[in-house]
Amino acid sequence: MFNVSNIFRKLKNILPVQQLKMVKYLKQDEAINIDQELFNVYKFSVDQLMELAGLSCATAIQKCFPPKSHQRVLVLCGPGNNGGDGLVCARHMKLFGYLTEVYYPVRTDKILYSNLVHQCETSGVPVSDSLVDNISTYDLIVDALFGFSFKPPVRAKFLPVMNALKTVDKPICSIDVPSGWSVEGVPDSDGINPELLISLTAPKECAKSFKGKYHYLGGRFVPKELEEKYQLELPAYPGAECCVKL
Ligand SMILES: NC(=O)C1=CN([C@@H]2O[C@H](COP(=O)(O)OP(=O)(O)OC[C@H]3O[C@@H](n4cnc5c(N)ncnc54)[C@H](O)[C@@H]3O)[C@@H](O)[C@H]2O)[C@@H](O)CC1
Ligand SMILES: [K+]
Repeated sequence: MFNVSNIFRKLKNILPVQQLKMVKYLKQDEAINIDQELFNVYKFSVDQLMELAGLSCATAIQKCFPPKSHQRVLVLCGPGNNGGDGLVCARHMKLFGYLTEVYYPVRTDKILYSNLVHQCETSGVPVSDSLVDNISTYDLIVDALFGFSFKPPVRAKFLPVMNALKTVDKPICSIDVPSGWSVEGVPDSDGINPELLISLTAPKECAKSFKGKYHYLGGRFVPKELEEKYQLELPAYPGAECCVKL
């Protein structure tokens, strides 16, 4: 019987995997279910996955926008785990040599988050709940506002930063989902336009509309059994790399 997955599996045996980038794009509920399985079935902790996700984002950014002297980076962190990835990414970017600052306007009481903020601040990454400068004064913006749990429209609290993102003339690197885009479907015509998108675990459906220069996959923590259950068809990560260009 005609079955795309079977054909793909057979081709994988003939061609180098790098030539077959037919990765699956996830709907919102699939992304949420995979997330839950990683925690409940595979017993990963949020801290573990967030550290790997944030490191893979910092690594992809380093590949696309290598640090230059005095290069200022602003990491915009939202209220959920996408924002947590941003806090981790900011700390690794500082270690990679960027002058990194964090905007984190809505904080949670969870110890995981207060530790991530503490780690940033004690690593020389200032964390502020207000926008200290016009975001155009930074050289690079990392968008970690909303990920796969975002439900449009954007709430009032985040409208000023979203409007600033829409008009900024510096490159935007979006973590997992370009913030403000619906996770499934086509983005609004006035949505943000990141130059780099780092999809985590697997790209979400909205990534089909991504027109920026670089699309990377990060979050190299998916067990083979889980990959096969959801037919993710992930590309091979080269060697020990934590991200791969799509
Ligand atoms: N298994 C995975 O796939 C992993 C996912 N991680 C990250 O976790 C993210 C998902 O995290 P969460 O489920 O916490 O959700 P998000 O971080 O996507 O967003 C949820 C937060 O945004 C708020 N929010 C939702 N819609 C809003 C709107 N319209 N206006 C304003 N605020 C809104 C919610 O109240 C909630 O506080 C992923 O996108 C990814 O970045 C990683 O941390 C680790 C592993
Ligand atoms: K984002």
